[in-house]
Amino acid sequence: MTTPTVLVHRDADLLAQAIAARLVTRLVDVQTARGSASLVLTGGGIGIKTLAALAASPARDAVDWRRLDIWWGDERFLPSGHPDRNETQARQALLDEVDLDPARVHPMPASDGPDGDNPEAAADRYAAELARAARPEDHGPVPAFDVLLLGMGPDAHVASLFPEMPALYDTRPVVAVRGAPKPPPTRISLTLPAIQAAKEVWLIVAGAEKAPAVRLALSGAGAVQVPAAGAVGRVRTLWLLDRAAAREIPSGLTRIASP
Ligand SMILES: O=C1O[C@H](COP(=O)(O)O)[C@@H](O)[C@H](O)[C@H]1O
Repeated sequence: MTTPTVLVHRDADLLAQAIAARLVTRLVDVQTARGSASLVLTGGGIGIKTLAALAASPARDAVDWRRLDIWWGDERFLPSGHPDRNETQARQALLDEVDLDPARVHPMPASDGPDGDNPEAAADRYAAELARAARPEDHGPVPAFDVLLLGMGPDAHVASLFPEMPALYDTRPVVAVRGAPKPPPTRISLTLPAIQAAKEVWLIVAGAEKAPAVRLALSGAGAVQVPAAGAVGRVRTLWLLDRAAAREIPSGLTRIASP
């Protein structure tokens, strides 16, 4: 388990730009060292804002997009192209703008996909895709993702892991979630063990309504009550916050990156 590092930027716009810059640097470093890199995307407000900031950044061309594997941490189980799908939003914000290798883009299945309206089968299908991509050195059923991005809801949910729900006890890498408190009710999500396989987990959070959940997650709460508390990377766990989201955490824990 890695100890989280907390960095605070002035507001959501600056936060998104700072995360985009950090992503460029990290992905270029990994590609230089190893040839290719992997990135797990999140949905949600700051997640999509970050992708838009990356699309608008002149530095984005430093990344070799064709040597990047793109995965998702969760998906709203809706038909392909639905505007509420995290995939649709990510494509509009960034993915349609850069020269990706389509074989390296791994969206979670849609409700009109090969398994039809069966989220359990769709989750199993995604788990199988992850297992095929895992290398022996990953020591598990999912790749050791280089960077895994996670937004967080005001209830401290990450991906589609909502407090007290059965998915939090599941040891499979991918699960179907039914009855989510945030619409749509049916979703697919990586579980905590899959998230914890990532080398770096970056929690990206903006907005005052999330401040209490940020405080709880950084105060030793349990992952069943506060799922974000269980989101830790193997090598690094970064909390990247705007000032509003950071306002309830003890000052000794944070570093002010942009005052
Ligand atoms: O529904 C979801 O919500 C969370 C958080 O979203 P936000 O808009 O409150 O930032 C997001 O991380 C997740 O991917 C998404 O499916």
